[in-house]
Order: sequence, then structure tokens, then C-alpha cells
Amino acid sequence: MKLKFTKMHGAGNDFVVIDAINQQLDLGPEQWRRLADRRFGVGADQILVVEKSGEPGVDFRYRIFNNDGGEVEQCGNGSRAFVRFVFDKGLTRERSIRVQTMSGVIAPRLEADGNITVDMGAPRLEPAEVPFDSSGLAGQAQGRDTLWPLALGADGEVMVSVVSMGNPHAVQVVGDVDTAPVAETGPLIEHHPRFPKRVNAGYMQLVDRHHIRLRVFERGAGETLACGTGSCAAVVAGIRRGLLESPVRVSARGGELSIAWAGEGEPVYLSGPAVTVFEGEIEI
Ligand SMILES: N[C@@H](CCC[C@H](N)C(=O)O)C(=O)O
Repeated sequence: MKLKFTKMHGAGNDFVVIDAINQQLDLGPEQWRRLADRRFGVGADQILVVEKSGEPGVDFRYRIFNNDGGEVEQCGNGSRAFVRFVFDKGLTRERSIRVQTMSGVIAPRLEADGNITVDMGAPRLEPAEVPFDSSGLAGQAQGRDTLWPLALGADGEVMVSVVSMGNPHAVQVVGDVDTAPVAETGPLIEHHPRFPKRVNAGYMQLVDRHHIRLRVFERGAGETLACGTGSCAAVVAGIRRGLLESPVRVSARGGELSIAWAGEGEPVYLSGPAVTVFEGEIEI
């Protein structure tokens, strides 16, 4: 079958976006993988699928597939691309929409300056909600957060905060993101047995109380140039640890994001760009 798609990115985190309202889709993990493959397909960190929502008061349903073909709960940068896509394609005239994801409803808003702000919902902070198996571990309190030791075999031990933004994150503070061992320890953290659903591994460098530099080794995609939910998780962890104050500028390798969080029980707001790169059609 021939499939129409749009290639987009948000701060360098790149997507293939597919309108499943106006074309029929019946694809499996092998086809998602091929679409996302940078040599045999279009190439993307994630595939985003736009569907109608069946829920009252919710405009669309948003499905997310990682580069490895696995379906996942949430994608922050993708949610900005999503609202840009549905607005530009005339699928809605609303600049503020409500979108059903696997992990709940998010509310993105297209601003007058073209930037997009997304209400990502409140973070979930109990280890079991991430999910993270903390049984038998001695956590170390820092501010309102708990740091958990993760044994990485020959690569030693790292202390991480665990946060769910609908999807799982393990965040550590490093002295310098440029020299952080992301390629070496990222896969070990992603597949660590204490995370039964695997995890996105964040490495954050504190610049000042309102600015961090961040790299994320994403579950199912490897290191990406930016991660929206990873940015939310890092800022939530930093604020809870008493290291950061809202709002926080996040410098990723692919661009800048901004995160605001008023604290426990409150939603996290993610702002940043979403850009269309090209349109195409592929035999799949
Ligand atoms: N790039 C994303 C996150 C995509 C999903 C993630 N790899 C996972 O498996 O949870 C973002 O911008 O949030």
C-alpha cells in the first residue's frame, strides 16, 4: 500500500506523522520499524499516528511508535508536532486541542508566535507508578526527592530520580553532558531489570537554577537530539531535589525547550517549536 506521510521535528527529535483519519492503516511492528529506519525507510525517532478520538470532549487520539517498532505511552516533542500537523492539514481550526494518548489526555496549544505549549499532566512520582522496582534498595533523600542507586556492573553505580510523565524516566545529574557516558551507560539503564517496562535515561547538567543542559538515551530509539518528556522529568526531578526553580530552560543538542512546573500534583508545561520538513508517499 502507498502511505502519505509528513516528516517533522521538534528541536531535532524527528518524526514521521501519518494521518489515519483520511487514509486506512493496517500496519504492524515490522512496518513501523521499516518506516522509521534511516536507510530502508523514511527515518525517524518516532512515528506519530493521528486518529479521531471516541471520547467526548477530546479532539484526537495520538498513537506513538518508537524507532524499534514498539508502541509507547507518551511523547512530548511529538505532541507539539501533532498540533502543528492537525492545524496545518485543516483537521481542526482550534489552536487549543485535547488529545488522547495511551497514558491520558494532554492539551497542546499553538501559540501566535508558532511555538507550542503542552499541558503534559502531572508527573507520577511513586516508584511503582514509573514503574521502578525499589524493593530492598536504600533510597537517599534529597529535598522532596529520593535518589535510587542503580548498579551498572563494570560501569559502577549511578544515583537516579525516577519520574513518570506517562512514560518512564530515570534522571541523573552529571558534571558535563558533553563527556557523560551516554552511549555506554544509556543502554544499561534502559534495560536495567529494576525497570520492568524499560526506561528513558536522562543526563542533566545544571547551568543555573533556571537552566539545564540535557541529553536523553531514549527507550526504543537510542540517544535523540531532544526529548520532551525527558525534559519534563529532568526539571521535575531538579525542582524536587531543590536544585532548580520553575521556569527552566532546557538546552538539548537539537534545540531549546522551556518547562514550567508549580510543584506536587500540578501539571508540567512544555514549550518549544515544531517544524515540518517535507511531505512524501512511501510504498509500505
Ligand atoms: N521523544 C519523546 C519520547 C518518545 C517515547 C520514549 N522513547 C519512550 O519510549 O517512552 C519525547 O519527546 O517525549
